[in-house]
Order: sequence, then C-alpha cells, then structure tokens
Amino acid sequence: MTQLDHQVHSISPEITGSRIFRFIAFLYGIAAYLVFFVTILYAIGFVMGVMVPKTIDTGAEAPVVRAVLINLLLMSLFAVQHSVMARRQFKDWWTQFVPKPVERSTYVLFASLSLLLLFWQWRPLPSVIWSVESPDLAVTLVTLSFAGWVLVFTSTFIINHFELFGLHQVTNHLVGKEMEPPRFKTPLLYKFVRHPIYLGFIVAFWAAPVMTAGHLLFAAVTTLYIFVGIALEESDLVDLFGDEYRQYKQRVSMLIPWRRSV
Ligand SMILES: C[S@@+](CC[C@H](N)C(=O)[O-])C[C@H]1O[C@@H](n2cnc3c(N)ncnc32)[C@H](O)[C@@H]1O
Repeated sequence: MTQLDHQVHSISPEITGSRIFRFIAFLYGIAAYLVFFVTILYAIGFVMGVMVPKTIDTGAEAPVVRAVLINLLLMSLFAVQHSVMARRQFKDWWTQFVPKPVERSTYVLFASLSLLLLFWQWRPLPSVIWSVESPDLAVTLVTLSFAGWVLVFTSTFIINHFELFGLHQVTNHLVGKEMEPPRFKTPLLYKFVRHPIYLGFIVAFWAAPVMTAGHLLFAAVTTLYIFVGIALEESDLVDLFGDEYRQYKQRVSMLIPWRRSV
C-alpha cells in the first residue's frame, strides 16, 4: 500500500461505512444526478435555441472583444474543471477529502455547476455566419442536431450511464457492495467509433440552420476541447487496459465510422 493509498483509506472508514453516511451519500448522489439531468436538458435548449429562457443567442450583449473573452473564460473554466478532476492523480489526491463513494457524483455536480454558470453568463454574438434558406435543409439540420443529442444519451446508456453519473457508486455503497474494477468494453456503437458520445456532441453543436458568431465560437472551442479530451482519455485508457485498448485504436476509428483508425 503506498503512502497515498494509506492516507486515502485512513480518512474515515468508520464514518463512510456507517449506515447514516451511506444513506446521506445516496441522497447526495441522487441530488447531483438531478442537477446533471436538468443541466443536460438545459444544454439542449441552450444550443438549439428552444424552450429555455436564455439561449446561446440571447441575453445581455457586450462589446465583441469583451463578449469573446468572457465566453472563452467560461468555456476554459469548464474545460479545466472537467479535465483536471477526471485525471487519476487528481482523484487520488482529492479522495483524501471527498469520500470515494461520492467522488464521481461530486465531479458530476461540479461539471454541471460550471456549465450552468456558462449558460447564465454567456454573452451572445448575434452576427449571422450562415442562415439556411431552404426550409427542407433547415429541418434536416435541426433533426440532425437533435439526432446528435439522442446519440449522446443512447451512448451513455450503452457504455454505462449510471456509473458515468455516479449513481451506481452511491447505490452500491448503500447496499455495502464493492464497485467492480473498470472493464474494457466495445458494445454496439463502440464497435464502429471509439467516441460516440463526443461524436454526438459535435453533430449537435454544428448542425444549425442559423449559425451566429456566438454559436460558432461555442462549436469551434468545444470541438477543439473534445479532441484534447480524447487525447487525455485515451492515454488513461491505454494505461488502464494496455494492449487491448491499443489494438482497439488500430481497429476502430476515433469519430468517423467509415474511416479506419484516425
Ligand atoms: C464521458 S465517457 C466518454 C466515453 C467515450 N469517449 C465516448 O465518447 O463515447 C468517459 C468514460 O468512459 C470510459 N470509457 C471510454 N471508452 C471506454 C471503453 N471502450 N471501455 C470502457 N470504458 C471506456 C472512460 O474511461 C471514461 O471514464
């Protein structure tokens, strides 16, 4: 056992194992999941410009340079939080303070809060970059964007929705069951691309009948971030699964199903 492991395990086995803690941890996990769920539903309305009070193209305007800087800051805040907190070294460090069973829920909660901050403080940049004239093409693009969101949701269930968003961890802890070690999986869509969730986001963000400068900034920066996120995630996955993941990378393309290994 390393010194770090010792510190992690020595925080509070009596407290974290107690019945009351398990129950509070479970409620916390459910609350974090609900915050995530509201956030992702809001994200759909925000990006597609429907059903929510504040969208990517509405809200208080600011001078262009200020608006770009604020928006970049908001996206960077999310990117840093989302990437740093997902790394193993960070998890090893902060599970000294945050009990392991609620680590994932806390990550999900922080990610949701930084996204809600982004939606709230986002400054619109309303200049139109493209606007599709043809109603048929416009409907096709809206449908495609919606299909992107469906792909995101479906893929989370295919890979393991409840573990990704921390519910599996708090439920297992509640009933005194250990989490199983992560397993390499290639279910359904994962046989065609390695990152269907990220592909769904890219499609959802770019398929827009009216593309404003603000929306374009959002789509471009998030796409860039997805590529950085993939590099980090795949480096972790190679560390975790070794040759199995290396061979998967050679066999299956990253995002575009008809191309072999990107
Ligand atoms: C938000 S999910 C994104 C999964 C994938 N990148 C995608 O776009 O569909 C990230 C989690 O999925 C896990 N993961 C990604 N691919 C995996 C695979 N083939 N088998 C098992 N776990 C995987 C990663 O370890 C990480 O914890």
